[in-house]
Amino acid sequence: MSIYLQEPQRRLTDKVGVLLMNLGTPQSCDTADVRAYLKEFLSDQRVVELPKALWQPILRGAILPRRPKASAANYRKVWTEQGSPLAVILAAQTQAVREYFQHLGKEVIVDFAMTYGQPSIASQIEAFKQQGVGRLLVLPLYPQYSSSATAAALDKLYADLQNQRNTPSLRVLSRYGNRSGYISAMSHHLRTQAPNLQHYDKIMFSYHGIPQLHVDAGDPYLDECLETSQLLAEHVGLQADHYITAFQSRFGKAKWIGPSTQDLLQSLPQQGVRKLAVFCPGFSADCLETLEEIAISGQELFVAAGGEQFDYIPCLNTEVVWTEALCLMVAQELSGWI
Ligand SMILES: C=CC1=C(C)c2cc3[nH]c(cc4nc(cc5[nH]c(cc1n2)c(C)c5CCC(=O)O)C(CCC(=O)O)=C4C)c(C)c3C=C
Ligand SMILES: [Fe+2]
Ligand SMILES: [Fe+2]
Repeated sequence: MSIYLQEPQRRLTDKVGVLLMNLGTPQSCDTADVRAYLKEFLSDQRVVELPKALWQPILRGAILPRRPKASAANYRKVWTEQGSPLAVILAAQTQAVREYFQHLGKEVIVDFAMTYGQPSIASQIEAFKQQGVGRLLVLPLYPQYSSSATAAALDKLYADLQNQRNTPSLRVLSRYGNRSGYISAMSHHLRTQAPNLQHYDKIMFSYHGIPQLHVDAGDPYLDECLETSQLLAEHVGLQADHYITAFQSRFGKAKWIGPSTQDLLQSLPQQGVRKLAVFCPGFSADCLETLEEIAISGQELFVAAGGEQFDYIPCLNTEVVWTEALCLMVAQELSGWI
């Protein structure tokens, strides 16, 4: 019997694999599937940093009986015929990178995985190994590094490899929020989506929030978000008082980093901000958090508070400026391998 996973004897070659990753999403917008997803996601100590003995009774007793129903109703508002936006967009981004290497005539195997749910990292690593991939580049598609999203994805990867006897060479890109290709792609996208940014009273850059405790314990996420905002603002010619960085999706009772997107959407109209554009530079793909929380509920909050014009600018998704920048970034990370 082996301590490590039993596997056939396989030769891993110089063949290169690229694994794009994102958070994961429910299998369907039925409450039971949303519950299974939330249970896996919220049980990860990278996400909720509490001792299991303290957190599991709260999760099982207070959160899982109620939140899945409400979340499922929100998912239904954004679900597409092909499935959850996050999964559909990640699959399309993967296809764009695949085609780029095909056109270059390079043999690079490109696929995607989710930290939570399907397709799992473990199943994709196994698929790469079956094809003889001995050199693997992994990119969690979070522009800014955080323990709760980036390290959570990498934990899953490392845990899977720790279980194996025959492991590929590994490269990881753990952040790209200040790379010029990413900033230029966003800037081009903003100019196309909102040609006259000066028309708005403010431009809001809204990022997913995290607990303040994470930052106090050394998480670089907040700084990296502020840097992305500053670089993007400079690139599109926004003055410091014309844009605002905010943090959304607050969860639970602990203090989260701010200012809070939801609070601002309710207070800005009273401060004379009637025309607002919102963009989310921390999300590589539109998902529940952008399509429902910002574009639908966020707009409702802003208008109810007296706002007149609310323009949600979609994420980069499969915009050619972004997929090209992504391909170049991947190619750069594969330097010496291809
Ligand atoms: C419990 C605390 C949470 C932390 C910390 C957190 C960090 C974090 N999340 C993302 C990206 C995404 N989160 C998404 C959904 C989502 N996030 C939380 C909670 C925390 N996230 C919950 C409970 C949910 C589920 C939806 C809900 O019930 O409200 C998503 C969207 C998934 C989808 O299916 O569309 C993304 C993407 C980052 C980048 C991050 C840390 C920086
Ligand atoms: Fe989240
Ligand atoms: Fe949310």
